[in-house]
Amino acid sequence: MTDKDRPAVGVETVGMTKIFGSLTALEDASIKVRPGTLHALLGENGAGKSTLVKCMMGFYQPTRGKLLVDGQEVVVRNPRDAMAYKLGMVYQHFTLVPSLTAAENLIVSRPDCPKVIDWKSEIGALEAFLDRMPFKVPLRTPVASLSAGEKQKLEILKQLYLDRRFLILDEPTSVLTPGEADEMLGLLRGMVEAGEITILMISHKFREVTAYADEVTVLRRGRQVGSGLVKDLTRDDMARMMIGDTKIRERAARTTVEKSATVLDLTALYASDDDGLPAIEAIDLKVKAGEIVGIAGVSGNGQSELVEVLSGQRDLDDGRILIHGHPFEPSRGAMAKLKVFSLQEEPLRNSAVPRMSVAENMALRSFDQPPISRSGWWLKPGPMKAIARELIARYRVKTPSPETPIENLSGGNVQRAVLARELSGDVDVLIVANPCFGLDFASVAEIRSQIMDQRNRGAAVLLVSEDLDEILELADRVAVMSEGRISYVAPIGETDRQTIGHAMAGHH
Ligand SMILES: Nc1ncnc2c1ncn2[C@@H]1O[C@H](COP(=O)(O)OP(=O)(O)OP(=O)(O)O)[C@@H](O)[C@H]1O
Repeated sequence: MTDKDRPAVGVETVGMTKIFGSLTALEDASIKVRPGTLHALLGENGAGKSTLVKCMMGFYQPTRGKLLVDGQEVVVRNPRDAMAYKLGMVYQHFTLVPSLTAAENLIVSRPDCPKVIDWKSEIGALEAFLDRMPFKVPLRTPVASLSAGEKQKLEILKQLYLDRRFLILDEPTSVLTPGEADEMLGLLRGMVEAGEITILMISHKFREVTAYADEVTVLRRGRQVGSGLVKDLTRDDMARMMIGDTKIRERAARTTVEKSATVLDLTALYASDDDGLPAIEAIDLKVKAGEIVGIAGVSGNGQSELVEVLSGQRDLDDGRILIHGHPFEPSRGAMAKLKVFSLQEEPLRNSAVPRMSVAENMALRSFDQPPISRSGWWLKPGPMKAIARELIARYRVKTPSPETPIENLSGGNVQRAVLARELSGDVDVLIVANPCFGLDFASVAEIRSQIMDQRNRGAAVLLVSEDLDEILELADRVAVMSEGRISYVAPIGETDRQTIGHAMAGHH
């Protein structure tokens, strides 16, 4: 095969710069992603990774700089232009239509999709296409019934079906189990080596970068601080490039908490999902003061519904929640009174008001209390901003100012801003779901330490996490959820990864 037969596309930026108002999100980035390579893009939260790839894809117009595709300078005004150059992007969130089957999703995604579809010939062509692909997904199943891993594969297949030959993957393994992640990256690596595609992968996982990427570019505060062959760099080299001289917080040690009382007591909880089907059934669980109970499980086994019930965002069909022995009906007032704090997944959607400022979002729990409230709902901007400034500094939230709309922050910084709000109070009960999703390694260390600090101070913590390592690091006890029920509970010292994995797969 000559290079001409290899359809992988190469992309280069020269002096790419993007300025938002007073903030330079990306400054003079010149990166070269050679055709037929897997290139990793590393950087702390807010370093400018999304800004760079959005400039490549035509979502943003760069303030300065050039884009070259296969060595030719091009102007990409919008994502449609990017597609014409065979550039495609797979996002962290799914973009598929849940009620359509995988086949229907693929066919309707085609820009030349006819108004009247000849399904028979289309499906035939699709099957022929899938035969050439390394991964398979069931074609006739509605996307809503596919697992997270299958959906992720389908997102990538969609790009390949649309003949994109330069794929940008934004943290492609964040919803996958370690086994699925290795399988997917291995298969993609095979296509890269065959010269069929080029991949630019945003990742926070050094292990994946070292195992699968050829080259790496590191951004810090909008600047390109290093590039090179992965084989010439150690993890420490990459970590140092990412964070410069920032100190990483030491892992918080678990202190022994004196024999303590039950704080959160759940008895026979039942709740339904959005379609009225049973989502959680007969959940019994107690969490003591100074204890972290980790809820492990494959996503979609009732964990999010449980968190919603405990945060007052989903009705309980039956059961009883007690806090310090008192019945608890989650509402704003009851949560404030009993010092219950919660952090849900996708904080921009579930725990923040996107168009409101960072300061207003940080005040959301306390806007009706002094010193922020004067009388009634009238907010005092002075104290609100002062509190926000303090939290921004303490939690290292990267934002141009407290007045910036929170939706303009990078994903990891939204997460930090909401965590700052929820962790800064006097906490008795803390309910957190996947708190480190999408965070860079320094922030992961920071957030985990803060959760451990709350436990050491005597909070009862319910930690829902799809990351088993997180549970093994933080939890005192683990409970596995499978099909809406708690199928297994054990003190962390009396169990292991395999046993928990077995229970997650429903074998208990
Ligand atoms: N539309 C926008 N308006 C104003 N500022 C923005 C906008 N988009 C991004 N920024 C700012 O640009 C900087 C870089 O953000 P970017 O999203 O590129 O970071 P990132 O490296 O992708 O981070 P993460 O790992 O958290 O996703 C951040 O300070 C962010 O607040």
